[in-house]
Amino acid sequence: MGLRKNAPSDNVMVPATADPFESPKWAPPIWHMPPALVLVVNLVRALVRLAGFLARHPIAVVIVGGLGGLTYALGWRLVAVLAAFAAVCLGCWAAYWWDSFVRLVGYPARARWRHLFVYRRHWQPVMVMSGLAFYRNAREYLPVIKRVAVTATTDRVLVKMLSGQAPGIWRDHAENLAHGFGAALCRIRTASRPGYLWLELVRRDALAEPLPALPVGAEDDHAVDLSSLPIGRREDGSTWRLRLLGTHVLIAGATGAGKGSILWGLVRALLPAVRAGLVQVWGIDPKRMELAFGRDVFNRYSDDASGGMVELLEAAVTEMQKRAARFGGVTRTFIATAADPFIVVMVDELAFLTAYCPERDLRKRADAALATLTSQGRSVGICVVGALQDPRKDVINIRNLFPTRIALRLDEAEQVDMVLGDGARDRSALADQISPIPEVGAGVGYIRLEDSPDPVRVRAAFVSDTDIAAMAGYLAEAA
Ligand SMILES: Nc1ncnc2c1ncn2[C@@H]1O[C@H](COP(=O)(O)OP(=O)(O)OP(=O)(O)O)[C@@H](O)[C@H]1O
Repeated sequence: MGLRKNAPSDNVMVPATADPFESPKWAPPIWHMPPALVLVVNLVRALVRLAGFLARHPIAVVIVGGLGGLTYALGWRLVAVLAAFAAVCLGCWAAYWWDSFVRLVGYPARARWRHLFVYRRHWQPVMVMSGLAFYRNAREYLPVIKRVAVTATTDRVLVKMLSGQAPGIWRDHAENLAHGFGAALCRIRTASRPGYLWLELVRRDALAEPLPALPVGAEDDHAVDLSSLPIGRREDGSTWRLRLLGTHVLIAGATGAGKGSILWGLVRALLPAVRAGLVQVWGIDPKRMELAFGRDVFNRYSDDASGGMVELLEAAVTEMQKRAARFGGVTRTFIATAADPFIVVMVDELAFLTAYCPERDLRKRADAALATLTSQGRSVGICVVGALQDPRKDVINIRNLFPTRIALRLDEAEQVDMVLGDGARDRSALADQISPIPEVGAGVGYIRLEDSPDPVRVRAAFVSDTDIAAMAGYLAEAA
């Protein structure tokens, strides 16, 4: 067939089968190109691709070009000496400033490597098999990898979705993506720009091993920062810090989930300030098991079910009202002093006071005191930290008065959203799937940070009985 025999839109009949009853098939005409023209077109294409590649990788081009130019100008021996010198410099950097070396050289190099040899290499088949690619008119449309960043345990891949896609459809295929890219887990995180998302691919669980208790006062004795108390580790390897100033904390977890390690972790982080008289910790332990062991650490303590615990809560309310009367109209920002220390009211099992306590009158008083403290205590330096086994509404109805909530291992999937807020479980807060084996799952949980709707996985450091005894000794030294 000649080159101009058909117009591009013309279809020609294709004799497909020998069946005389089958309807004729129509297909575009086949154009036979002169081989020279095919060669020229392919050559131009290759040159355009090469120019694009060079423009996209300026650093590699400068390094390879520079080395080539130097070898040509100075001879290979001198260039080998220069390369060896550069290698020694990098070695010294790694030996003396390992953290900055890893951050500035190790992670970027690893990110580049994984971008090329894991994500770009497997991208097309994984997208197609997980149903995230799109076909139209025999053309394949794929989402685009924009950036890859790595940490010690996690890869983050910034993706430009296909037009019209939303993160929800990616969440439905998160398991396919994890298997496709050889990760233990894949989470979908929202990006700051519409049309983009982050894939968070966890290669290795940074929280698989229990963490020993953090050292007391490691961060300068006199500078306990009440808005950032170190109590464990986040999944990305950074320190998990919890704010107490200006908030109240609810810790929900089934029995044996490790609520105690968060309560004691907070006391431990506060210890230097307690010793300096700037913070007081009041303990309430209805079960007489958790806080009772280290009762000497608390400035005030009660486990008296016949009214003592409620009286302690009411004492906190009275203190709160006195402070409100003094501070009102004078200051809006609380600063802890020896005269007005920051008070942390720690309750091991909130539901005992609000639901399980057999005496109705005590239950009502406890409910009222907790509601008053959680709704008005923040601005006058009173903070309630409460642990809870069962977060259902009928057990505790003041859940929403706790701005900071932590979900440790929970019994049922529905409880996750009750603790962390609507949609948390859909955003990968799988607190109901945390292992009940203490070495693997105790102290592991999910939190929501102030700056992101996506829950973060964390593990509290384990404060052992010996650590608690040492904490009591630390305070006794000062007395
Ligand atoms: N952060 C942790 N890391 C490792 N193991 C832990 C951690 N916290 C607790 N454990 C282990 O898990 C066990 C149960 O912990 P803990 O008693 O604190 O749970 P809990 O949530 O307070 O349970 P309960 O509601 O029954 O009092 C502990 O005996 C300890 O061995």
